[in-house]
Amino acid sequence: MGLLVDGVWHDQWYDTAKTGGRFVRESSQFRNWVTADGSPGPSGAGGFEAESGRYHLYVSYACPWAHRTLIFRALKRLEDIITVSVVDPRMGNEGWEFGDFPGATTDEVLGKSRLYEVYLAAKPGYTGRVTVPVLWDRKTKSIVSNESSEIIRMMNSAFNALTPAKEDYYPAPLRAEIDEINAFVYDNINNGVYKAGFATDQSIYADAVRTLFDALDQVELRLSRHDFLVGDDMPTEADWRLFTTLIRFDAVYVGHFKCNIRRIADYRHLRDFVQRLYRTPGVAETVHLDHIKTHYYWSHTTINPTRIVPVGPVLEF
Ligand SMILES: N[C@@H](CCC(=O)N[C@@H](CS)C(=O)NCC(=O)O)C(=O)O
Repeated sequence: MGLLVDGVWHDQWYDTAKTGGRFVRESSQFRNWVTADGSPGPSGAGGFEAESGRYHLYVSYACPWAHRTLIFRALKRLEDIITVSVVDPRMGNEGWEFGDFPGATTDEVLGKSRLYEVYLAAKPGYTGRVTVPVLWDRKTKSIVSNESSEIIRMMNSAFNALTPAKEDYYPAPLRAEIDEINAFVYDNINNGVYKAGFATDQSIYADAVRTLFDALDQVELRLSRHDFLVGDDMPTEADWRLFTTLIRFDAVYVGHFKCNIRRIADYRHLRDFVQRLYRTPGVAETVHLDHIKTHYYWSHTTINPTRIVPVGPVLEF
């Protein structure tokens, strides 16, 4: 784990000392948008027109943020339109690398061996964290975006002329409600597990876990009345954003991040919700528990210095 400073790699764990033991997530820096006609999106520059074979996703199967983009690629049937490289789940001194873990791939686009070299290919003096997902543009040889919440919005609508899957996971009439629940789920659940797991102070950890489980209780109540977070007909973006954290929860967050007040399996409605989404065509193939468990338990040596990856738990989705 580390980061780039003025284009030079530094091997360094998250510095929670400067924030009193608290984990604070950095903002993503590449914020352009692919659009149907190449016009600029809500941020960044224009020129990124939706085209088949032009864009490439760099992901880790372990990462909940990257997982969102893989799910949208499957739901929107973009498998033949956007290509993918998968990093090795074992993140060592040089950050994400391409390696030989089963299911990982090489970098078929640039032939790099480390993800930070992809960032440097886009911006030689880059300073910041080197995160997945990354949406790469073959034409301009640059990074369009490294912000998953925006990449899934592009996938939802920009490629509609090229794909048979026209479903809209961010429909205009539901946007305000989706945005509201996204903010709650992001702060308390998606990022909430990291706030608990990466805390280096007992009371900050304990507060983070209580906040996380309060939020899970609230979502459980909501799902006791409705099949999905927003509306009843079909999942929206909000559901998929919650799903990628819940599917990892019992396998890694309960043990490794000490989010152990309850398991998702103990919540009747959250458990059924995960199962419902997991069984959506194309989604199970995006879930790789071997990458998920290996990544967290092997890579975070400040939390698990032996790098032993647990054998269980037995999970049923
Ligand atoms: N805001 C980013 C966050 C992505 C992120 O934090 N990814 C993690 C993996 S789960 C990562 O690559 N971390 C590497 C690091 O922080 O050095 C997004 O949602 O796209």
